Amino acid sequence: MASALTLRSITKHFGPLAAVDSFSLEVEQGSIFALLGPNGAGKTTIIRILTTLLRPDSGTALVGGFDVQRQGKEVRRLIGVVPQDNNLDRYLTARENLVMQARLHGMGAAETSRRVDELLDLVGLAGRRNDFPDTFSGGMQRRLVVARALVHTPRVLFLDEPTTGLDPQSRRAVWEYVESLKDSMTIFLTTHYMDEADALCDRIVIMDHGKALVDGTAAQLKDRMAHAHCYELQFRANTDHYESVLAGFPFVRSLQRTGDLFRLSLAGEESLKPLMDAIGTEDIRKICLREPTLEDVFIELTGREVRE
Ligand SMILES: Nc1ncnc2c1ncn2[C@@H]1O[C@H](COP(=O)(O)OP(=O)(O)OP(=O)(O)O)[C@@H](O)[C@H]1O
Repeated sequence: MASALTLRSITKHFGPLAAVDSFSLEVEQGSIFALLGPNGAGKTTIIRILTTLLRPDSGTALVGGFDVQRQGKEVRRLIGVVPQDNNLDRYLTARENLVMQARLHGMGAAETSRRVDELLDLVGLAGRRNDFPDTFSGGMQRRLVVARALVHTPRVLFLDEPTTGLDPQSRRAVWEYVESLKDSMTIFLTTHYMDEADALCDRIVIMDHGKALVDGTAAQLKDRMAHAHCYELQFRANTDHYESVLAGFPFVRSLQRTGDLFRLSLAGEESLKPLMDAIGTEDIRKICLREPTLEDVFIELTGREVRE
């Protein structure tokens, strides 16, 4: 299948820092692709290069076959961008925000009117069309930004952390909407939510320090961890004490704590006995094996939690 996006050996420095370091990628048309990585990995820099906001130092980037450096105008016609921040015009109503975007893309009055009303309906904001964005919840503002990115019917949609800061219900609404777009366009997203990438994406690349570390479907990435020994562990008491004990073991490869529940992976099966010997059984409420998650893959590869 044809590529919607191509990056060939893209490098971008900020001073001595290589934010993107000889990065190559092909994204197929009509797929949902996720770029994951810890803070500062280089994800936004790649989006800014692909959306013609930033010139790379070297390498080639193509969108729909057009070169982002030499054919910026053609590229901008093909893309819709949902940036990290809700950069809506607060002095324009919801509808006017979309109409403004249509004008910028040179759409005629009749087409604009039809498309804008259709989109407001689709993102569930038709009833609020004449209200100002400042009166909207975070989720509603986000949906309006997504609608604005779609006004000119782009072929590639860039979503930079589309659901950060949203409550679970609004996140679901954005997911459903993104999924419904899948057949008509290519979607390129960055996210800090592993469940989001797992649920939505056909393909995932995890990057750090400007380089790709791994590339595949969610299932393929999780298969990499098939050898890993992942456990859930919960204590009845002294949880803080056990956290420092667990963190001190060289064979505990990753450790995450949510409330009083720990998720950890061990270097091997043989590590379980010394672990149990050291922590005893007195305070243990539960210990069980669990399936590896994308989060485990992420921590294994980057050595870091998704948000630090
Ligand atoms: N305009 C800039 N000037 C200097 N350094 C920059 C600039 N933009 C990005 N950087 C640096 O480049 C690196 C990559 O930044 P980038 O924003 O691409 O990371 P990211 O993966 O999108 O992170 P996050 O998840 O926090 O958004 C970081 O170290 C960042 O501080």
